[in-house]
Amino acid sequence: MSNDIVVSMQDIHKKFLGTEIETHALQGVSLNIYKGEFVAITGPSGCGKSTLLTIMGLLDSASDGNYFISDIETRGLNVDQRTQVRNQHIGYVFQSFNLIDSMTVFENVALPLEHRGEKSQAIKNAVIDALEKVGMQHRTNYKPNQISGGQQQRVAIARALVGNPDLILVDEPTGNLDTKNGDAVMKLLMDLNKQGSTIVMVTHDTRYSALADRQIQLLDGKVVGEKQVRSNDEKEVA
Ligand SMILES: Nc1ncnc2c1ncn2[C@@H]1O[C@H](COP(=O)(O)OP(=O)(O)OP(=O)(O)O)[C@@H](O)[C@H]1O
Repeated sequence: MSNDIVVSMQDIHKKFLGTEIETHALQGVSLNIYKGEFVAITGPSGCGKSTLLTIMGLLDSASDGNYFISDIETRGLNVDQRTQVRNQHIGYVFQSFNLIDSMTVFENVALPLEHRGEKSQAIKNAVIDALEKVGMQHRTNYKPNQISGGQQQRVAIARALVGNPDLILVDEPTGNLDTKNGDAVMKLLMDLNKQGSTIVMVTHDTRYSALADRQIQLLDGKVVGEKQVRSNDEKEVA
């Protein structure tokens, strides 16, 4: 597989089994995400966007199909192995921030590196660096409930990028923010992408999906279209 491919999915299916009905949420999704891309997953409510992102993020597994991240075959991995691959290769940003209230900003951002068992000085340097990238270095000792929603999302983004992951997944990052803070978070994601981060984002907001390099359109669990706005080469020139 090419070194430039971060995500490769072939014929991914996901079925949810309820007590009475089965939902076929993903019905044969195949796609590649390339290093350095900013991709938006779009489509109407219920089309499978979040399901696709959770499978990409190894928070859930597909019912069928093949998924490689950074050349690692994820089919057949158990929960612990999936967690390990996620921790090494993926950063995840949630709509509701998902910060731990009892921990400081610093401790929240340090978590992925603590899980990797890195040394404390290396953790400190990486956390400060990540907080500087998102403009939150002046709030290291605050708790999440002492900072605004927009600031919490910045801290969540710092936590996602602190381990220098191959892929950052972002699920409705502006959904709980007002326009001003939403725009600022979007600008931050675009800056991080310009510095090299590969980002896949789910959003309802067409103003934000229009800013991605490529849009992948889902409908009823299938990819029904793609819109390429710019290539990586064009971005390097820009
Ligand atoms: N845990 C689950 N159990 C059962 N059905 C589920 C589960 N998660 C999602 N679904 C179903 O799978 C389909 C796709 O849902 P998904 O949340 O991925 O859509 P979405 O495009 O992200 O929607 P939205 O834009 O409203 O967030 C829907 O029909 C949903 O009801």
